[in-house]
Amino acid sequence: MAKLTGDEIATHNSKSSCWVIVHRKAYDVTEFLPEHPGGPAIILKYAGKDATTAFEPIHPPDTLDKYLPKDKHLGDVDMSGVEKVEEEIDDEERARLERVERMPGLDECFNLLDFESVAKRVMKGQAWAYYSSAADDEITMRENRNAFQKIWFRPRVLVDVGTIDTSTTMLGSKVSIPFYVTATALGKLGHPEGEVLLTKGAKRHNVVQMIPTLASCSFDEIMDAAEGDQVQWLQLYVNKDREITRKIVQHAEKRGCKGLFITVDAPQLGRREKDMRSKFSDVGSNVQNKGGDNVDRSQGAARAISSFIDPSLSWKDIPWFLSITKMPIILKGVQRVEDVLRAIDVGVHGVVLSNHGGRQLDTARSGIEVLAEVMPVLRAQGLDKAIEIYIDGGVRRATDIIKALCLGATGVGIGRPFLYAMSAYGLAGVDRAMQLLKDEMEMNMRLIGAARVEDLQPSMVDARGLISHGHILPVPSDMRGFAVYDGLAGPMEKAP
Ligand SMILES: Cc1cc2c(cc1C)[n+](S(=O)(=O)[O-])c1c(=O)[nH]c(=O)nc-1n2C[C@H](O)[C@H](O)[C@H](O)COP(=O)(O)O
Repeated sequence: MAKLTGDEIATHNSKSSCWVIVHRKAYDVTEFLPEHPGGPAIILKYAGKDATTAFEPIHPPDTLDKYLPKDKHLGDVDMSGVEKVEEEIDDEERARLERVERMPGLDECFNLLDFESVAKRVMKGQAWAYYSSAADDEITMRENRNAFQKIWFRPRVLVDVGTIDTSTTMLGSKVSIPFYVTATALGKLGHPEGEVLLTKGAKRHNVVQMIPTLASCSFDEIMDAAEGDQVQWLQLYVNKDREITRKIVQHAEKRGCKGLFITVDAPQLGRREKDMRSKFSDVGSNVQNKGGDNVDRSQGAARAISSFIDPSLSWKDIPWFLSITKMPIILKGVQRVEDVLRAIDVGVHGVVLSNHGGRQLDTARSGIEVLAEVMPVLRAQGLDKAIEIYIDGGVRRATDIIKALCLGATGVGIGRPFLYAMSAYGLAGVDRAMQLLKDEMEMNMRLIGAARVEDLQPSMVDARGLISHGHILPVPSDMRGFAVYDGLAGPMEKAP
């Protein structure tokens, strides 16, 4: 079959007939326009042209194979006469690299928060907004950090800590340190290579990577980037179409995933206003305009790209999941002891005590606080070894990891810091971030008087502050509420 020419494709450049090129093949997306989660305008911007560089940061490569009917796949394109639109995205990437040049060198980063500070200055606005944002007034995101500072150590002395072993076992896999890279969506927003950089960093440090459903890279790309017996888990948003979910789960098991983490705290994605604001000011994305299509855009793009998630998911579905896979099943986003007990009853293998990094229900409690509630109840019922308990949210120091393990967690998930390290310095950033945590872990275990992970005990921490200090919060200075309630305030100037 003769290849299509650029001139032929260029004539299909409107709502009534819209062809685009992706990876040197042409596609008729005319009928798909009103269904596109990001709105029709972003596609129409590339109607009749090569959309590859705009397509790649947001979509796994197999998206068109999965979601566009085969008769809309028009075949190969002779790229010689095709209009190039690459510069625009490249300009953005070039601008990011120029900003990185002006930042301190990687060896100036001494802790995970340093990466956040650099990332904020180098990432494009839409990426920073998506990664850094949390729900509503972002109180829970701040509490995730504050909570660790309410827990104090009770170190042991005169313990032989000549050799420190930070290794442990998670879901039957031996890992070098009790943290994993948790699932965070849209990795290519921060760095053009996306989640495969996290895969490579995790390999270097024998750390587990949890692969997100909403990754920019395809699932197979991320699995292919793993080496040897590298351990990866799958994070799952359950689709309203259970057949799609079954295929995803069984494919992941066949590819060698060692755990299925079902996200249970996001029947709908939260309202992240920084993301909403930046996402919709973006040139060409008309998601806020009422362009006659049918996807709910009033709550921002994060929610729009996740319209497939099934809000009716409930405890009665768990037996089905246990029947379709042999992978250990963990519920990610559990937030009270009653649900941990129920998880044990239904036969899952673990829970992640998590509030989704504060991105879901604002003023939900931190994972570490819920852990302090859960473990004494499980111990009292002889259930503290019945399942594996993880936490995530606000982990930025090895002392946070140690506090969680002292209270009874098997391990912790870390999200934003590795996104920021990747977005600022690529694979080298991820590598350094993990090494810094490992160094901190070794030192702090030595100082608390624990040579191995199993030596970490509840008696080594005083967690009463989690209860006695409650949720008193320093009111953040950037809270817009100040001006709104102050009758004397002048008209609200436009947000910067
Ligand atoms: C920062 C971030 C977190 C996301 C995340 C995307 C970003 C940018 N996304 S989201 O778009 O839908 O919200 C996911 C996701 O795909 N699936 C999920 O289970 N958790 C998601 N999470 C939550 C994540 O797995 C951890 O619970 C959270 O990041 C832990 O908090 P820290 O970032 O403070 O470590």
